Amino acid sequence: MTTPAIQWYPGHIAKAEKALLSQLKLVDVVLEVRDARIPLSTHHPQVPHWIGTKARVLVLNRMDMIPTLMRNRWTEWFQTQGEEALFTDAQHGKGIEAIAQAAQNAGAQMNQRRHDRGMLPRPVRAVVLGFPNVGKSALINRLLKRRVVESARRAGVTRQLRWVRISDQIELLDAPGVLPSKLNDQEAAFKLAICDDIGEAAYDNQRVTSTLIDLIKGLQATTPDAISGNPLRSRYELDPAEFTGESYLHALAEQKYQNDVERTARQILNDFRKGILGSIALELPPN
Ligand SMILES: Nc1nc2c(ncn2[C@@H]2O[C@H](COP(=O)(O)OP(=O)(O)OP(=O)(O)O)[C@@H](O)[C@H]2O)c(=O)[nH]1
Repeated sequence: MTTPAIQWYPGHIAKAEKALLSQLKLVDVVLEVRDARIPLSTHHPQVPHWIGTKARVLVLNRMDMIPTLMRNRWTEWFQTQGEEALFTDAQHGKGIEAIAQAAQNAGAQMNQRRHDRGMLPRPVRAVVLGFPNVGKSALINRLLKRRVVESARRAGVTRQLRWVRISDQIELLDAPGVLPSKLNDQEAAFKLAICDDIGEAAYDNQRVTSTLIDLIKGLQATTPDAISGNPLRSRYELDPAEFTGESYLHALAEQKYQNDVERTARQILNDFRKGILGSIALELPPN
């Protein structure tokens, strides 16, 4: 039997789920953050169940990392699913006002229900939720308009719980809810690893990078709108057309990185994650 390419540390998932459920108990509204490069892989199938009847605002963060055309395609696709996807760039503070407004609208509905039951209004309580490293802390900081939450390059950084006021009408838990891994989906796991949204997992950089190269090649062949030009050729002066992901990695290592395949794999992954390969929508809306 071959070992899976991506494995999580035992105990971590149960712990993450428990912490998440205790946070969800406290709130009226959930701001669910996904990575705009991989909106399906950063969806957890249990989220609707965990959220139950609470209001939800769907946020696709890192909008700066995909082409504008793809943003429009995702917006349309989510509409066909009866959902409104709000795009943000939490790093540069774009799209934030619409998120606060959506949370506030959810709060207005909650207070209408309270009013109908003869209760006094109160601020809506919200939490930001998502996979590691999708930009939850950056979004919280933008909503607060100041820097109270550590926003780190490293995946899986955790903090303690505190309520903070965004406005008279909204209170936010300053610690985001972190989604546990979805164990049975290796294809999504590869994409999460490529995007560094995977938290405390062990994975094989070379297989992950080979998958990234294959995905980029696939997009170039079928959906050029999802990608800017030929990013691998532009960056490394080696065209991937004649290679598989794996053989490209080896050929590039030989040409440029003293045959160090691991270093080559890390270099490509880092370049992708920093946006040096340009904007790339790794996932497309289903037909
Ligand atoms: N380009 C870009 N970078 C972003 C965006 N949002 C966050 N980042 C960067 O992504 C990295 C991770 O962001 P965080 O806000 O720490 O992510 P998180 O989801 O809180 O991460 P964990 O604490 O690991 O769960 C940081 O370096 C941010 O500056 C965005 O919209 N665009």
